[in-house]
Amino acid sequence: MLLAIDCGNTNTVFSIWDGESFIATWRTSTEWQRTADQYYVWLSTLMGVQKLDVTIDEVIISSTVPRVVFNLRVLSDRYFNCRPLVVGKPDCLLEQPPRVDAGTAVGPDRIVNAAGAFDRHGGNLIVVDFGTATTFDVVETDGAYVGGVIAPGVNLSLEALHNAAAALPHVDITMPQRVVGTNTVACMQSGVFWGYIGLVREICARIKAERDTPMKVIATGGLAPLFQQASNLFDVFEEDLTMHGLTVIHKYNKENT
Ligand SMILES: Nc1ncnc2c1ncn2[C@@H]1O[C@H](COP(=O)(O)OP(=O)(O)O)[C@@H](O)[C@H]1O
Ligand SMILES: CC(C)(COP(=O)(O)O)[C@@H](O)C(=O)NCCC(=O)O
Ligand SMILES: [K+]
Repeated sequence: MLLAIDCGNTNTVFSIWDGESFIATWRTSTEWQRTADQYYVWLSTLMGVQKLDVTIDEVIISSTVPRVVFNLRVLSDRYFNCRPLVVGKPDCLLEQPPRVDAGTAVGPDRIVNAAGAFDRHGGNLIVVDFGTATTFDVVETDGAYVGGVIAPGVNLSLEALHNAAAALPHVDITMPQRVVGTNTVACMQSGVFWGYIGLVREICARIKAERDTPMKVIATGGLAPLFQQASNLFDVFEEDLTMHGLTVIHKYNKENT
């Protein structure tokens, strides 16, 4: 079975794909110091808890943090006896390589999102991923990633306020009932929440105008539904989009190598 690993700057998600569906998904914080042995103890414990008796013999990795890849490679080699496919490395084939400026190392998560979204929806897409950063990935008619937008993530924006201003507390994002806050926390939540609604709407509108063609907007990342409830920003929300993209790229490599 395939183990798909999506490593973001905040969290790393592991999913087991049986060829038809994901039979398990687990999340851990991203720490580059974590060793292969630590990953394996954690994974095998969770597999035991879920009474999953499966053999993993293939691994695919997307990582926005280059340093974690070494230990994930050791994990694959030592415990699953296989060489992992690592998105963005030359030996990982892509059906449509990104069309961007020479020398640009596109985030592997964005390449994977583009592949996953194209497989489900065809071309002319904007994929919005609410991660550590909020990324907008433009997917062409042929499925290629052709550029996009990188904005500070929702939690990063709140953390930046807290870190930079002595009197501003740590705050979690929620949808404020009113725009005008009458206490510090409500003011901060309003700034980030409604500011973000404006950010997403404006960027999507400008991308559509620049490309002069109708585009479907696909959202992923745990915070997307929070914004969708306030304003109809997206056509579709797909929590498993990045994982789906990993299975699409894995399948393409199996069929073409
Ligand atoms: N459902 C959710 N509700 C609230 N916060 C969330 C949810 N999902 C993710 N987050 C937060 O959003 C941020 C980005 O998380 P994540 O999507 O895992 O980022 P990355 O892929 O960059 O590691 C983190 O601070 C995380 O705690
Ligand atoms: C923009 C990102 C930091 C987003 O990462 P994430 O929020 O998923 O952790 C990542 O895709 C990245 O490091 N990109 C490299 C630059 C680029 O994509 O152009
Ligand atoms: K992400």
